[in-house]
Amino acid sequence: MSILKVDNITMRFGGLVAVSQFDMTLNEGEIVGLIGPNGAGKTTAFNMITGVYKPTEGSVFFQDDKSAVDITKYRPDEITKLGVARTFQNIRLFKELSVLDNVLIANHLRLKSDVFSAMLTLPNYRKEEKAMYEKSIHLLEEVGLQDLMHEKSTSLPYGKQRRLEIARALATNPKVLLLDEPAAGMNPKESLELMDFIADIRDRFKLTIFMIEHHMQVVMGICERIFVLDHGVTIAQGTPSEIQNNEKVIEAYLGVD
Ligand SMILES: Nc1ncnc2c1ncn2[C@@H]1O[C@H](COP(=O)(O)OP(=O)(O)OP(=O)(O)O)[C@@H](O)[C@H]1O
Repeated sequence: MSILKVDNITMRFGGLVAVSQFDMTLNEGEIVGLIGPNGAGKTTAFNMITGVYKPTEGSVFFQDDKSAVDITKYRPDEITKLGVARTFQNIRLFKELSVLDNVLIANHLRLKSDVFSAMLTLPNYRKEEKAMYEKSIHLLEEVGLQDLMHEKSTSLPYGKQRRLEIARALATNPKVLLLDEPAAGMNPKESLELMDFIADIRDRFKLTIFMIEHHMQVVMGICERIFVLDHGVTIAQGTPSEIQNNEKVIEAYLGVD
């Protein structure tokens, strides 16, 4: 069953067409990759799906439990609440906060109590806070960061900061997780560990994953389908082996280096 439908979205910045008629359906449980040279429009596509940019044309639909919801005009926080979470190309952690506090903050998005209950620390709020605290610790256990929960987030090695960023996205209970270059800046060993980690959380959290990645070993090793953008245009889509053997892709991307 499809969970996210991207219907011919286009993004223009003045005269520049950053993404042209990007069309894609994500099926539940898939890991799908988005690749392409620098400036191809990958992050812009993510930004349109997550509400950071409103597409100039086209629509995005999220399949809720009951029906397809048109999220094209939703705000980023509304889209996250519905079940689409993301990470960013440059790690965006709260640098001064501990590992645990970084996850706790993300959890707040899910709190049902309002600001007044929080200020007055009413029983319901306290109950939710406690549940949130326990859930955050559980999440850190799930991603193998429990021993580091009281460390400052930026004191973690790079690979673990990425993991924390993903844990933070998981705290919002997503159904779809968008990862923007999760292997960026990682050494080969960290990249391989990341691949196993992503496949593992997909299974354990029943996620559908859409990821931008330049690291070919990661993309080809983990994605079931891949889309290739070049100058905003989808020049290919298919399985990893189809993409690796596609002449347009080789010319536009894999051949360049
Ligand atoms: N807010 C903006 N205003 C104007 N132009 C933009 C804006 N955001 C992106 N662009 C342009 O749109 C094009 C696509 O950029 P985008 O960041 O989506 O590419 P990308 O494939 O993610 O690149 P990279 O791999 O380098 O991250 C680029 O030419 C970029 O300069």
